[in-house]
Amino acid sequence: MTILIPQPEFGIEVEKKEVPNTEKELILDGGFVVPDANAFGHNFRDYDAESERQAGVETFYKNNHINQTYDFVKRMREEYGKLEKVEMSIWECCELLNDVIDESDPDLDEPQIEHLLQTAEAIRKDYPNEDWLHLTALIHDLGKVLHHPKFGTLPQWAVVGDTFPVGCAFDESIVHHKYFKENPDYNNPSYNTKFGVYEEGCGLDNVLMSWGHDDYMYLVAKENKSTLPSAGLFVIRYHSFYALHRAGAYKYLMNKEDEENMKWLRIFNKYDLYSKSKVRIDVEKVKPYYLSLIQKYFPEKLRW
Ligand SMILES: O[C@H]1[C@H](O)[C@@H](O)[C@H](O)[C@@H](O)[C@H]1O
Ligand SMILES: [Fe+2]
Ligand SMILES: [Fe+2]
Repeated sequence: MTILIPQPEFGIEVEKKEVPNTEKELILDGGFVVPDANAFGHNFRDYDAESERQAGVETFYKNNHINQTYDFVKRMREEYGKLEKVEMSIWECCELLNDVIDESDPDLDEPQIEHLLQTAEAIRKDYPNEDWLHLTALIHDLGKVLHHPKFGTLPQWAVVGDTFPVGCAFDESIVHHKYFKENPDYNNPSYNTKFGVYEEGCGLDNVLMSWGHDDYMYLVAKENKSTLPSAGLFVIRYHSFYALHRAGAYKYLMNKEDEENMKWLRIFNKYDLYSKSKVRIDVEKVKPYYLSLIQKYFPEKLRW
């Protein structure tokens, strides 16, 4: 059963619009008003703006781009795909994330649980009937637990930040692209052409993405038999793939199903990015609602 509770106000202005129905819900603007600056007074995702976070974020991407190779990703997927590190519920994982601050993010320096709830609550206001999307928002970044000591404290460059395909050329639109020059795959002729090891239209499911919280959380959800719809799993898996959903790079790797799912990813992404703020959510107030969704789409305990 889904429990409905009133939503607290939390600072995001919402114009009064009709509840989206099946046709209208794919309209990108569900009523959410995009703020014109982030919490530090800069544009969102401005990786060059002089800010207290700039240098740290750039160092992060340097490490990320040098180390994310095809072989590295394969090894990590195999190792972490076994899901034998921890057993816990979705909510327990949300709480673990309280300790994690994301070094790759120029727009946020709050604990992750704030970001999860800010995203989910913002999307719930505009898409009240898509409960699967509320839950998708709540869990989309849970894979960041890979950075927690319980998971061996994987370095941030192997956990957070934008993702991109490995096994083919790194697109210029990827943030701080210049650091790929030091990645061994950059000069490997098997991996540095437009298609690399892939074929046109092969579908993203057949593409190896740089290793991090997205693909990991997708594996956790899938292997634990979540009943989230395929669009929800897609959003989780590719939400950091900005080169694709922002810049339109790598489109030629997509198939029909990917294109369908992309519509939801574009909607989701706006809330993921622009709900980041200093306004806190009252966790205890919204917890019963999210617990009821977790119960609907996930088993009690999951293997991680
Ligand atoms: O810095 C952020 C952060 O790590 C997010 O979780 C990720 O989804 C974004 O792609 C990235 O830019
Ligand atoms: Fe993320
Ligand atoms: Fe996020």
